[in-house]
Amino acid sequence: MHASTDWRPLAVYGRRPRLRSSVHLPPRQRLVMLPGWLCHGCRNRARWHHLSARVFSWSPRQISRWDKQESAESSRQETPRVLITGGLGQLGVGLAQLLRKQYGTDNVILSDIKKPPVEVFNSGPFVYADVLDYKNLRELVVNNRITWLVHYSALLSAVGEANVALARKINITGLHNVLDLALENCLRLFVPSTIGAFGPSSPRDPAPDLCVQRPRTIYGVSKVHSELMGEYLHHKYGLDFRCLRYPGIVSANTQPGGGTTDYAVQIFHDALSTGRFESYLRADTRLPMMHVDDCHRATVQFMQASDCQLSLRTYNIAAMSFTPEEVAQEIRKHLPHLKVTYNPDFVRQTIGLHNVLDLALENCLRLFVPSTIGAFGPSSPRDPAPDLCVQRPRTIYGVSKVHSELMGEYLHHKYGLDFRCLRYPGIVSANTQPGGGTTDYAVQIFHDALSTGRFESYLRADTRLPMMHVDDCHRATVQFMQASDCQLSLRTYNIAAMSFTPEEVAQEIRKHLPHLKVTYNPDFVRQTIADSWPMRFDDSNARRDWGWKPAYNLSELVTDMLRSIREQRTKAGLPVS
Ligand SMILES: NC(=O)C1=CN([C@@H]2O[C@H](COP(=O)(O)OP(=O)(O)OC[C@H]3O[C@@H](n4cnc5c(N)ncnc54)[C@H](O)[C@@H]3O)[C@@H](O)[C@H]2O)C=CC1
Ligand SMILES: CC(=O)[C@H](N)C(=O)O
Repeated sequence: MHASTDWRPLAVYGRRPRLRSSVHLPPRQRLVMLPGWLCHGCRNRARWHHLSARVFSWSPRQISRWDKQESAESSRQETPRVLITGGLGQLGVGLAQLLRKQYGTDNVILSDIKKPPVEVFNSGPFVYADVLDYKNLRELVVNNRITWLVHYSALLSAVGEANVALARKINITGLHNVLDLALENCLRLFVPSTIGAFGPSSPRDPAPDLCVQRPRTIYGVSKVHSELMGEYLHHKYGLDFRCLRYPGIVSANTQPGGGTTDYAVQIFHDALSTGRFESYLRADTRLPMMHVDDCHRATVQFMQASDCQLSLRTYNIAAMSFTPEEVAQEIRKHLPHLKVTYNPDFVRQTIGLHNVLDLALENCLRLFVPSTIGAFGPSSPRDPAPDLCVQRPRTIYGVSKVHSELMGEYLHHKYGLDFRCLRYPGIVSANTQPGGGTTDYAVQIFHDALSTGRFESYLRADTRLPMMHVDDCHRATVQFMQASDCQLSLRTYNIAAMSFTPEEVAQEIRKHLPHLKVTYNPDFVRQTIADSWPMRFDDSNARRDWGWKPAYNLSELVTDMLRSIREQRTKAGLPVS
């Protein structure tokens, strides 16, 4: 983790935690905390944005947020008012305790859809809140003047695999609700992510903050979506989104909620009750783990950090990594008679491993979903962008396309869905008008060159982007759909043909129309998007696997575009420059 919040785990595998309870932070951390909450200077950029009431539904009710009055008011407010969703699971109650010790019992509200145990009910405010009920959530936030939202509700990995439809609802629809709420009400929003947000193509030892993330569980797919949506809304609207990727959490006081790492809690209970434990993971399955106190401490410390301390919005946090056999050995130092047997459960054992490739493919619908160069972002390699790399796009278009890729691949691996996806470059076509994208200039320039002889580019002269003739795009799609399953080593491929800048395409057009005049008047939004996209695609996998090869290069594309548009104009009786 390259966190600048100075995170250090206290509980280390094989050693006793130095602090049993992490409630009392060292003085230096307490000092960091207060300015963190007060530091609104870093959020100034957000004042420029006008946010809709329901961002994802684009409600017509436009409200201006992050205005001066709101900012000034929140900066006077020293004590956060916290709402925790899904608070009755393994983690919520302990986090509430820690926050209540720091900010006062009444300032931390636990919520869930379950009935709270009596001791939880008596220990501080508890309310019913279903994250699928947006109106009720909004009422809670407004009526209680909430300023921090900790979004814990989720179906965990093993339970999610057993009920994919419900996991999609709770983990994705529920997330969209809290994102909307956080935007509307200028909340600091914490959404935990997980080691489950990585997949078999991610580096495993260690997994860095930024890398390929193609998880193979609905839980992981929904968590990558949370990371990307939160980061997107942070960059676009200044949402104060914070996310930590938790390892498996080990706690004595609360039961885990159906995850893959739950064995690391159960083993202690079984060791002390029966002296026997049957592990559903293999003896050598090494996973990152953390003591629950460290998890709470990290969360609070991260929530208290000031904006300017954060170089990322999603951080890994780590403490230790162990296997079932290693933790059993450690327990045997105290309980020498512990007997452990191994009976790996296919679902839990395959999560994060390659074995799902062995699943039989069913012969259902062959589904094609195009993706785009927009599925990459500023942290992706740009020249060239490979098929598998970091993908943290800065547009909702890109975030939704990454989500399509991940959902399709997940359903392919889980149920054998014949999902196929190509990442198209900017498509250049003479016959149809583009629909409002960032690469549209590369079509418009031909129309303007032949009508007025002048073109004003909304991208800088040197903005290099991958592009393709529409015929190549159609041919690639058909060829890919016809490829047999055994030709495909991936389900999502880049396809490339050429890469050019506005100036280069203008030069090529001038070989036919020497008087073309091009001016450059970069549009901030589209230029920023283009600058975050790859300059070139690496499509070597598509070429190797199913024989992809483009027919058009830049000079052939220009010749064909000018010929087609000239013909169209002549047919329509329009002048040709
Ligand atoms: N416990 C762990 O090892 C790890 C947990 N996390 C994340 O931390 C968060 C909290 O984890 P846990 O407490 O372990 O989860 P848990 O599964 O124990 O608790 C989740 C809670 O969400 C509630 N819930 C379910 N549907 C709901 C709905 N429609 N509305 C409101 N609440 C609903 C459940 O009643 C449950 O109390 C989750 O987002 C999880 O993904 C991440 C990594 C590790
Ligand atoms: C690591 C997690 O996110 C959770 N404990 C699970 O195993 O699903």
